[in-house]
Amino acid sequence: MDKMYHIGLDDSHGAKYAILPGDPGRVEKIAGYLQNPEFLGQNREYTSWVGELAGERILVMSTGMGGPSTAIGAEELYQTGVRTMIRVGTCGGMAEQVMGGDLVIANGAVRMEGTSKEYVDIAFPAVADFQVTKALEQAAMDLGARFHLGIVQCKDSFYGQHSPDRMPCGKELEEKWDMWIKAGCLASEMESAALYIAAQILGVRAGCILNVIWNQERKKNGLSDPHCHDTSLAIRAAVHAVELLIEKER
Ligand SMILES: O=P(O)(O)O[C@H]1O[C@H](CO)[C@@H](O)[C@H]1O
Ligand SMILES: O=c1cc[nH]c(=O)[nH]1
Repeated sequence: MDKMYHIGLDDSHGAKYAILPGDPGRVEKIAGYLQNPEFLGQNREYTSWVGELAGERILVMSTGMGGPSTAIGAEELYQTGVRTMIRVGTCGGMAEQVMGGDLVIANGAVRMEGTSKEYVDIAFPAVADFQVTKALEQAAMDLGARFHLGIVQCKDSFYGQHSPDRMPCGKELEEKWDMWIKAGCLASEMESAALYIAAQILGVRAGCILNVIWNQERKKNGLSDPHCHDTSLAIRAAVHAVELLIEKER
C-alpha cells in the first residue's frame, strides 16, 4: 500500500496495537520500554517508532495536540492495520482529589471540542473500550500508582481553560467548567473525545491514561498543588496494559 498522507506510514509496521502520546518528544521514550525499538519516520506532528512486546509488534506515534490531528492519526492508523489505540497523555486536574503526579484513566470524555461533532451528533457519548480500560486499571494497580478512573473533559482551547477571563466568551467557559466539575469530571485534556468517537466509528478499541500535571482548582481553593511533568508512570502503565491485553488475547 502507499504511505498514508499525513502519518507517512504504510502497513509494513505490522502492529495491531498503538500507544499514542500527544507530544512527539514522548515517542522515543515510550519506545524505549519496548524490545528492538526502531524509528519509523516523522511527518508533521506524527513521529513514529515501532518495537515489540510479548511477541507482538507495537507502534508508538504522536498525535499532536487536539482533536483534528488525533482523529486524522486514528483514521490513518486504522488503514495501516491498527485495531487497539491507547492514548498516554497529560492533563490538568479538576476534581479536588486529583493531584499532580496522580494518574487518570478516562472511561469517557466530555465532547467540548469540535472534531467529534463532525463524526456524530453530540448526544452520542465518547466512551472508552471496557477491556482496554480494565487493562489500564490493572496496570495502574500493578504499579502501585495513585490513580482515578472516570470522566475527563476535552476542549480545544488550552488557554480558554487557564485564562478564560481573557476571552470574550470567558463567562460561558467558566460556567461550563464549573458545571463539568459539579458533574464529576476528574481532569481536562484535549484528545480523548476525538479519539474515542473516531475509534467508535472505525470499529476499533481505544483507551486513555494521563499524568496529572497540576490542578488549578486545588490552587484556587488554597490547597497544596504539587506539579508533576514526569510522564514515566503513565507510560509504564500504558505499556503494561498493552502487555496484559496481549497475554489475555493470546
Ligand atoms: O501531553 P499531551 O498528550 O499532548 O496532552 C495534553 O497536553 C497538551 C496541552 O498542554 C494537550 O495535547 C493535552 O491534551
Ligand atoms: O491543564 C492542562 C494540562 C495538560 N493538558 C491540558 O489540556 N490542560
